[in-house]
Amino acid sequence: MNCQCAETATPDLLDLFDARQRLIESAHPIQGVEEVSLEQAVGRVLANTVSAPLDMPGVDNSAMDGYALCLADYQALDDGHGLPILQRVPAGAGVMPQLQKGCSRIFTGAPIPMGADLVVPQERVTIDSNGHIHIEGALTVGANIRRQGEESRTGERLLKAGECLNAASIALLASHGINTVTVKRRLRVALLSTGDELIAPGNDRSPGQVYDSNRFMLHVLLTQAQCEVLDLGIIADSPQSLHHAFDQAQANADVVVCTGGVSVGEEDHVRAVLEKRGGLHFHGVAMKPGKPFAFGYLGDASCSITPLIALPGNPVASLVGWQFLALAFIHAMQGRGSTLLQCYPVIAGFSRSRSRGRSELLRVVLDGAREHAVAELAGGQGSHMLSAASQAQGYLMVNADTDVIAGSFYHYYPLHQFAL
Ligand SMILES: Nc1nc2c(c(=O)[nH]1)N[C@H]1C(S)=C(S)[C@@H](COP(=O)(O)OP(=O)(O)OC[C@H]3O[C@@H](n4cnc5c(N)ncnc54)[C@H](O)[C@@H]3O)O[C@H]1N2
Ligand code: MOO
Repeated sequence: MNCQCAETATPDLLDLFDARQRLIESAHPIQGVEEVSLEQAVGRVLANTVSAPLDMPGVDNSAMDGYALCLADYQALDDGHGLPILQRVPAGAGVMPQLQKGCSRIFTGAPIPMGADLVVPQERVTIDSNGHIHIEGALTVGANIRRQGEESRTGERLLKAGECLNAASIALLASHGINTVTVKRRLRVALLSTGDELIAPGNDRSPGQVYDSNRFMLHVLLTQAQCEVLDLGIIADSPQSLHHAFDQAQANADVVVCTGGVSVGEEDHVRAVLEKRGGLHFHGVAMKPGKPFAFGYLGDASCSITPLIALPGNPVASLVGWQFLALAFIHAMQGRGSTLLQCYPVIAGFSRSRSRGRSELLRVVLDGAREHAVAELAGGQGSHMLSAASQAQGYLMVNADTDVIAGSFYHYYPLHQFAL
């Protein structure tokens, strides 16, 4: 099920799916490509369509360990007589000569000898004292033969430009003898946290200070998304510090991702600096958590711009903003084809009162032991509470101004889709 709709009730906030669509439509896919070995290709985006250089399978071959024979030869035997075993064909053998009133001992993957039109698995065969085979059960022409080209013919499309390579698609390329592939170059993303209260983990903390968790989280998420991360560290809550960081980001990165300082307080400078150095596409999305999400650009729109995604400071708001919004933009920049979110209905195992004006993304775990999967809260739902996020298997989306009623169905978004 693909879910691309949500009802919202706060007019000054953008609907989550509209925001997502605007991000995707604003992205200019990068042009650069590079050749990588298959070992390095996982998660990378295919730059060109790949056509099959070979038929697959390359020859008719056996799907079973057993005996290859011609049905007519077997049917022509007198009662009580078996077929002699004339050949032995292991996988990797060349195509064997014509069978003449006999059968071949054959193994899975081995080429079918000329004249044979079926393979019978060895479990259905007995061998008499003359070394002849006798078969139990009915026989059908073509049984247990994998035909040349039945999966794909030479020249057919194997993989489309824009596909993200996974283990199976890499194996598919390898199965055709291909060992390198042309992929989009990695996006360079400048990453920064803002906030005077932030300190790096590993240091002693004074009262009121907060360890910078978001930058670690986003570093992981960007790396998972195959981006090259330019980590600009913790930036103080001042326009000057932000200007300096954005200078570096503009000079060295394709995209900027920052976290914190994007809400409405006078210590929140990201939006003002962004508007001064470039422009704002939108600020504020009707989602909980993640409301103060902002999207804009640094630079002059008439020449070269660097897109900027400003995620909220609250850690779970930052995570959700990345997964539902920022990642779609990064994928579009990488030239990835598919952008639909996957969800399916599950039953809520709990009740909860409505969130005003914003769709809520509750961090849940699924209890799959019952007949229908039931979602339970993974823990506290505050946007500062990473514990539940760390245990969650997915999000239950609850439309704005809608109570959660135990036993009713809601859209469930599995988390694994955000790591693909
Ligand atoms: N008057 C209003 N106040 C707030 C609103 C609002 O609409 N009106 N929105 C609230 C919502 S919703 C969110 S979400 C937060 C987001 O605010 P900012 O993006 O400006 O984030 P900060 O104020 O810098 O920090 C918020 C919170 O998160 C902690 N934080 C920040 N960065 C990090 C980090 N890198 N690692 C860990 N924790 C971080 C920070 O210490 C604060 O506790 O605004 C609400 N306020
Ligand atoms: O969106 Mo905020 O993320 O609700 O705390």
